Amino acid sequence: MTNRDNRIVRPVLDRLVKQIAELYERDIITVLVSSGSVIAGMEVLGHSDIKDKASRRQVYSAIGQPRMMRLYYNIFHDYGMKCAQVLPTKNDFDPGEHRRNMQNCYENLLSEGVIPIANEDDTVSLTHAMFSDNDELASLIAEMIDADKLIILTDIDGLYDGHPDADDSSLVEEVGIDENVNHFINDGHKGEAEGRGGMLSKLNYAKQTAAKNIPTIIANGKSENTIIDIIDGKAVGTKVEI
Ligand SMILES: Nc1ncnc2c1ncn2[C@@H]1O[C@H](COP(=O)(O)OP(=O)(O)O)[C@@H](O)[C@H]1O
Ligand SMILES: N[C@@H](CCC(=O)OP(=O)(O)O)C(=O)O
Repeated sequence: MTNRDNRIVRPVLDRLVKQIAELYERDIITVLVSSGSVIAGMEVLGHSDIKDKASRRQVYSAIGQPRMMRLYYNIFHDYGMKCAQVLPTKNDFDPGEHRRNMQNCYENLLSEGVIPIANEDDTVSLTHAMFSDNDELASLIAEMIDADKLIILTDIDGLYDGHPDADDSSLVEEVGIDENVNHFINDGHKGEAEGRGGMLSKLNYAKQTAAKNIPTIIANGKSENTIIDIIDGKAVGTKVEI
């Protein structure tokens, strides 16, 4: 949802919500895990003189998160739908009260037909409370709510069996959780956005989630109809399976 110039690409959000709305009509309810707060904050504040990277991230995300939610609120509203914000830190997933509260909140939002939108609580999660990235957050949520499927969207069609730009590399349609294909990935060659994750992280969390019996797919969030195509059983992206 962000481009090479670190800007939020609104048509990507539009397409995402359009598909979530279509699924809702089919009685399939989605939990969305969305990054974007840091970049949305950068767009507003521009350059910051704060030297410390973590402090800068806190400030950008504090500014950008409500902006992301305003965008989502408006787009969901256009489809006659309601969305909500859940901002956890990694500690909230430890067994205990916070986890139970969060689980309860998800159940109640879903039973009300409201689409939860999660992002890391970047303003408070520094060091140990930080997720390695939003792929880890999505994996933890999928497990906590016992999701039927996890779709990890990125800026490429899925995992390639070599450098994505090389003529002789092609899309891997299926990967088993015990298959070691890490050597396919060249994370020095990061995607377009400023994200923390990368393909290796997506693959690792996809495997962890699939190991818990939640079918997981890595696919291109920039294509027109990716989510619907996956739900319709079309061969899209890289399926990670037990
Ligand atoms: N073997 C590979 N297959 C697919 N993508 C790869 C591979 N090796 C490196 N990549 C890079 O990973 C990027 C996807 O991860 P990225 O978008 O950076 O993650 P995040 O959204 O977590 O920041 C792709 O754009 C691609 O450049
Ligand atoms: N929570 C941060 C992004 C965190 C992150 O790691 O994002 P990603 O690389 O997309 O998994 C934000 O909203 O800007």
